[in-house]
Amino acid sequence: MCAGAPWCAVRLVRSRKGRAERPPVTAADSSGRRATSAEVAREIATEQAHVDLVYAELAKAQARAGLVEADGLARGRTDRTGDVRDEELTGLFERDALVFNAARRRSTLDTQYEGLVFGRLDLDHALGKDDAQPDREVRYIGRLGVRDDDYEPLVVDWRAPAASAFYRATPVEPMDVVRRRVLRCKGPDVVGVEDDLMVTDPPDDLVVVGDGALLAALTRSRGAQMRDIVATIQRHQDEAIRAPARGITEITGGPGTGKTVVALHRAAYLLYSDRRRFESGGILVVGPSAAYTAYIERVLPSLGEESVTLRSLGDVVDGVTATRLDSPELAATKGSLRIRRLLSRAAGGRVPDGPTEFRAFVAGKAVRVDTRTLDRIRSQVLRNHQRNLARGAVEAALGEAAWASVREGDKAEFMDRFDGHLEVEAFLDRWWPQVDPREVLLWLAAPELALRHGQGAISPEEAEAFSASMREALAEGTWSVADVALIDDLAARLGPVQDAPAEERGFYEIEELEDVSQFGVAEVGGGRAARRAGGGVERQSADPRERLLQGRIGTPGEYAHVLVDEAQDLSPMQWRMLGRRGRYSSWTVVGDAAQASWGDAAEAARARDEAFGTQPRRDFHMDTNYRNAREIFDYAARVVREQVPDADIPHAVRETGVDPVEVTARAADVRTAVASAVEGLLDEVEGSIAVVTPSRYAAELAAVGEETGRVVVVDPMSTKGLEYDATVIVDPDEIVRESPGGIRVLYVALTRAAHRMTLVHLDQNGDQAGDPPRD
Ligand SMILES: Nc1ncnc2c1ncn2[C@@H]1O[C@H](COP(=O)(O)OP(=O)(O)OP(=O)(O)O)[C@@H](O)[C@H]1O
Repeated sequence: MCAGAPWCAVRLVRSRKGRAERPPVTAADSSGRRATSAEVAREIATEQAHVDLVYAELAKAQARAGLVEADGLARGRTDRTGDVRDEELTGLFERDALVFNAARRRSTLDTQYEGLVFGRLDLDHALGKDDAQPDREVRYIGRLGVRDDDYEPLVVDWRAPAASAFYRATPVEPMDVVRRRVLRCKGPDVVGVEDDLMVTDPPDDLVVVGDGALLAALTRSRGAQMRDIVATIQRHQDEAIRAPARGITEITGGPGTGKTVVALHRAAYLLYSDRRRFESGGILVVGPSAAYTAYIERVLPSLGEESVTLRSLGDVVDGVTATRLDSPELAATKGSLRIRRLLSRAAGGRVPDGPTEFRAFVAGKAVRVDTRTLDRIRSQVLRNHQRNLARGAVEAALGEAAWASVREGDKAEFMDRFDGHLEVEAFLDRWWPQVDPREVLLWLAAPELALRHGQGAISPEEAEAFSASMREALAEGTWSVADVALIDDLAARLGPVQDAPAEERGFYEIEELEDVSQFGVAEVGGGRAARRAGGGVERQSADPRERLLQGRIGTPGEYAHVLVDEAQDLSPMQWRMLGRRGRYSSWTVVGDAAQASWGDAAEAARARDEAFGTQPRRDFHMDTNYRNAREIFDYAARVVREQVPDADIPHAVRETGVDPVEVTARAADVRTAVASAVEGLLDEVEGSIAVVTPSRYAAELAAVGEETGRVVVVDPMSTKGLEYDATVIVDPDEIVRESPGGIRVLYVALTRAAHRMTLVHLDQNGDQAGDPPRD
């Protein structure tokens, strides 16, 4: 528990620059007494009456909304950050009434989130003005704006300028706020209120209740999914959320400082502030893993926003989904810019098993174009064209070479016959087929090809590992996450696969096309098969190769805003992949260098800078850890500081009085030791528990706690961005040893628990199970 509410408030209210600010005054320290239970009940009843009114209005708004839904979402645009004009409010409210339809669909979420109306401001516009009469106003804040029949606001959207005082007011700068109140609701029912005072001498009629909403939110148990923080956004977080859309907004800070959740609220804010631009242009949110996207996927819907595209790094390219991870060494090879040379050579190389010379009879003359000439044509054409778009250029160049091999009779007549000649077309289909980028990667399953194309770019050992990984893909029918950026790079080199125009195909051509898979163009057939199958939904093939090539690689969509979380882990190739989607975007980029698992930070930084271009940048630094109990975070900070002295260490605000527990066991007894740690934690916390284990124990521990439905067994890298009520960290030394990220990866694992952490050290040689706790 926080060691005393007033103390807690002092530490929680910090300015962005860490300047001490006078904290809000809570019930206990304003009047020296807590509100009586009768007073609390009265306050709750007052708020309930208002919330009832809002829900009644919403029922009416919904009925109206159905009539004008089609054009409503386009309304409600405002870029302004000052006071909002009435007509702007009207636009916003109309939009909100429509959007409430979506909110209704999510009514089941109400039990998990603070309700629709979550805040109230008691303002006095005469505050600080000498001798002025009080000029009081009550303003309610909610997830959506709602007004009554007289166009009077019943609730202001949390993103509207009129709501900003809810997040920004402090006792030093009260912004006319006397009392800020957070309403705790379950669905439409108000179940509690928590107040902060911005003045030391509030009016007598103002009751002050509770110990502060933030602390209550932080102490709650963690579920399987992230919650929004709309009721308790702190001032320094609000500044990052409402920062202008333009340019690059970087949000940095140590573990648990709210970077992710702030970035997601920023996405919702951007949609609100310029809906036309961001809804039509699109916002892309990219996170490290599928587990991460599943963890955060409800935050934006709970804020009333459904239109954001959420992707994990293995899912950025349309047509490919990857969750498999390569070994860290192989991922490093695939992620480095060095790999581009290999890709470039493969994309520009011969089609394996394609013809190596051209022979035909054209206009009664024997034509022969040899291998060297064909190679020269290929490289010349590829200097100016993408391969899949170069069929015309290559046909013209081949015609010239064919004429050069003949030089007899009339050139114009020869060229005329050459153009569209069946033998020429048949040759081109095999020598210059449409090439799917995935097919090019699979060519590299041949070790000699990977070695040849990789020469001077990667080492022979790297080339062999690369080639082996393609054979693994072919055996399993799955891509790795690192492969996705390579597919995207190849797609940019090759250009989109072109469909042969159906009406021009004759009998022979159809035969040729049925057979093209052997020439590396399975995508053409696959794409068609997929469309025939009914548009969009793919049947999973039993054949691994077909699974790898299923679907169609789309041209990268361009977004108006790209939001990247855990940015410190992106490889240079992944930055390039995102750069293709954000050429004209503004960006929000979230990261913490001390949690990086990517080795070459300088190379990644260069690729990132290239993706951003020359846009202006602004930086927001978060320095308060809201996730970990102080005891847990102190342990983690001690560990990381030993090897990363300049790690960005935030300040944890919540105490539990319970230190992390350390036990040592024989490696042979790992299962018993971990099961016993889990059993203890199941009693201590209400929510989720993660067993974080290095890969060597993963199989043995896989089923620990399975029957409870509250325990997950995960590898350290997969915990990125996630959090649990409690964690069991298995063999921390091995976690450091097995990952090139070393101590930084252990630091990630050590900062996932909100309330409890147990470390199970393993002794490979010892014969004593259950040694006494260390320390
Ligand atoms: N103002 C706030 N009110 C309530 N909870 C908050 C607030 N800010 C952050 N939190 C909570 O703190 C926890 C950590 O937040 P988040 O995951 O966004 O941090 P992070 O900086 O991205 O962490 P990491 O880098 O370790 O992944 C979450 O449970 C989040 O809801």
